[in-house]
Amino acid sequence: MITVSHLEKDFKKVKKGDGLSGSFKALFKPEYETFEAVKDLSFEIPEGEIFGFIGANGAGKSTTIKMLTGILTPTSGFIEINGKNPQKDRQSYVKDIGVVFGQRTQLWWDLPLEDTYKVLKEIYEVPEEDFVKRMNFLNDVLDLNEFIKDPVRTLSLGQRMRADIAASLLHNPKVLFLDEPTIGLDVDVKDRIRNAIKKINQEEKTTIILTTHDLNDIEQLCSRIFMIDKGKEIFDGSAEELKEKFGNIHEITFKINQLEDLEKLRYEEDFSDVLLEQEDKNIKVRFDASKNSASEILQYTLNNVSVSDVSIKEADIEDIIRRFYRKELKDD
Ligand SMILES: Nc1ncnc2c1ncn2[C@@H]1O[C@H](COP(=O)(O)OP(=O)(O)OP(=O)(O)O)[C@@H](O)[C@H]1O
Repeated sequence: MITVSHLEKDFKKVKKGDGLSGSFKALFKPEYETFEAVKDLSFEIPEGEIFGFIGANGAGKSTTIKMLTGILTPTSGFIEINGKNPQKDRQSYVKDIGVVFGQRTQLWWDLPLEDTYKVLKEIYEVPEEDFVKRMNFLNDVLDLNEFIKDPVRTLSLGQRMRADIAASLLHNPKVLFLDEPTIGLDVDVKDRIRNAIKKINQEEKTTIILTTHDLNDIEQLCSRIFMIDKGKEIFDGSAEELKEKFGNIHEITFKINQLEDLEKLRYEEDFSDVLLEQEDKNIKVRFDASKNSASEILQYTLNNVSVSDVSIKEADIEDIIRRFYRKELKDD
């Protein structure tokens, strides 16, 4: 069980002055201001949950994760993970958690992968018998045998991610922090990693805190989504609830015959909350179906322009978050 209560992190930042003289002043006689990166975050994560921790760039995700993993000390607030405090109980706490940062590796570049695991076994003091059992399980879930004898530097990005996840789980931690586990991978490889994450969560009841910008990760993996913006909670619930709260976004794509017709489409005059995107002759119309009727939008478009093709799609979380990231939705 993870309990976070009124967590805050302030950073001191150098105040930037205007123009060149301001920059010089900031360089030689800096004045500081306080920047609140994380503001009053509270949540509880029960054992075995896959907790999707999401937000736009700069929202405060990494800062929060760094506090939860014990790397950063909070300015104020309370964190308890399985009865331990990440900062005060640091030495014993690291044995309870596994951490994977998608962009960095904890593996030794020049060593064959299996040697890295042997080194980690010693670091985490995993008994031989447990190590053998664990490697069998991880091999099974992540198919490590394909490349376990190869030096890490020769692994593909997807293989390296599987290898990194295995490394973080070698000591059988109760909690796994996964930061962008599918970033930069092909669709097939992403699916493979997602299936492995699901299996680890189901078979071992490992609690997983997942940060991702990948909306398929969110939809396929997370039983709960916690979304922050500017350091503050803006949503806590399921993917379905997120859709409910932030609108039922639909999308209709029209292929128009003549580009000049575009100016005849003035959705804002008859409808509310309609967004138009144009790429050549393809016009994408996104709207909140709770405020507008799809058939009326369709009718309006067909009445005004000549169309050669139409496709209708119910929007997914991607559209919702995209809208949110563009600040088109307001927190209520
Ligand atoms: N050491 C630091 N000193 C000053 N400001 C910082 C520091 N670390 C982070 N920040 C600021 O705190 C805010 C939150 O940053 P953070 O890295 O937590 O965001 P994030 O949600 O993880 O973003 P991303 O998705 O881009 O990784 C940003 O405005 C960042 O500039």
